[in-house]
Amino acid sequence: MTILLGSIADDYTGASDLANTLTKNGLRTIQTVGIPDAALDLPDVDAIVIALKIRSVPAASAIFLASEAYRWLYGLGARHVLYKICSTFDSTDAGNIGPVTEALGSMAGADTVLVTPAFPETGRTVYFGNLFVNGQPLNESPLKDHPLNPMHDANLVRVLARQSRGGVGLVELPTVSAGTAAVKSRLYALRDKGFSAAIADALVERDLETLGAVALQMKVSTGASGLGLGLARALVQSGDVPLNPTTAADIIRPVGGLAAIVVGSCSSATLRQVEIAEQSMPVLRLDSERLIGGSDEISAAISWAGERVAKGPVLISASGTPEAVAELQSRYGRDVSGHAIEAATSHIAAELVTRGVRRLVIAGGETSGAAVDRLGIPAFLIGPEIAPGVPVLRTVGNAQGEMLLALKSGNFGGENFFATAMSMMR
Ligand SMILES: Nc1ncnc2c1ncn2[C@@H]1O[C@H](COP(=O)(O)OP(=O)(O)OP(=O)(O)O)[C@@H](O)[C@H]1O
Ligand SMILES: O=C(O)[C@@H](O)C(=O)CO
Repeated sequence: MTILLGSIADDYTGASDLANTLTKNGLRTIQTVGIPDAALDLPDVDAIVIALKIRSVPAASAIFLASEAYRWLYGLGARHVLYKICSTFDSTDAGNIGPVTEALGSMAGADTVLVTPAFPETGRTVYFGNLFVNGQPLNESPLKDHPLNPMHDANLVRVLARQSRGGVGLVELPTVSAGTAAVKSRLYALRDKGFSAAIADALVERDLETLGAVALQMKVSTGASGLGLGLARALVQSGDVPLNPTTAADIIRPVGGLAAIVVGSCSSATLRQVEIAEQSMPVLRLDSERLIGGSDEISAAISWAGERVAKGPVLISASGTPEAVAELQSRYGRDVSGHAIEAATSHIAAELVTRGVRRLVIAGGETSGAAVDRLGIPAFLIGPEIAPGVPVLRTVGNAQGEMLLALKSGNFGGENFFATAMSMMR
């Protein structure tokens, strides 16, 4: 198999977000969980998005796993590799966006790597290097309270510089608006100064088309789905992409079975979606302290679901308000509480599947990564979009037989997301 575009996504919801954007923009795309086993039968595709769980791991592990994925994609002939990061630049001063970008840049022999998390469709814009989330500066948005990567600085040139060895430059909006030649000469000027990366501004899709066209002439780039859109459109424009015969309807053929939703995201969007779901389905709010304390809360959740799930979808949520999360973390530490809750939610998801759930929505990137790993799903085909950035996924090659999943990024989806998802997954 030869592919046109490869991507390494730093979490699983982000991978399905990007795979959705590439599919919508004309590329036949598959999402794999890690580098797939040679025995896995993959369909012919234009793009492969490798989902990794490297957003919140030590930088050295992130570099190692991303480098392996890069080599594999390069071996398949990928013309370009996009390192997919979060549109809200989720990371800490220890990484991992800077270290992985620099590692991939040097493996590819790239000059200055173009970096932009802009994704206007979901309200993420970058102006003079500052990231706005639905019009609010990043550090004033709900991301300031993220349980794992609280974001306290909207200036991405500064944020990325704190994570990088080389200098970080800026390709500001007037240069992007001036077109591809202007962006290229700015990048060459930054390269001559020895900068390893440059944050690029983008407010609208036209800006991302310009950035995508420039990125495609280079070996690697770093960005969110917006840059994916630009790369996909540039590839389609190049005339090298064959027509896509698969329809979204093929991918959401009903699978039957029972349906459930497991929530570990604590974002303000998800908290509201859980509240609204209470009007249309049974909702269980887990006690996070008891989840960390032992397995009783898990067993209780499984029997609660067992009594209800035959009648319709059920929702089980671990998430808490920013105050409750801060309180729990002050007692157990950020990583210990996060990992213990991910282990619990993935255990619950796996038990539900053992009991016949075949349609599963998971909310939260780390939460999704833990659950998909536990279920042993090797790959996904990409179906229609439930909300911007969240497609219906059909599993490929998993032991439980075909399932439909949706992996919802914490901040994505409207208030009615969970009921809408269930209505599309039959
Ligand atoms: N009540 C809680 N208290 C503390 N931590 C929690 C609680 N509930 C969930 N968590 C943890 O918060 C983290 C949420 O991260 P996750 O990536 O799943 O969601 P998200 O960041 O909103 O989603 P995304 O990465 O897709 O934007 C997980 O580690 C989860 O285990
Ligand atoms: O880019 C985004 O915001 C999402 O795809 C994501 O990565 C959330 O985890």
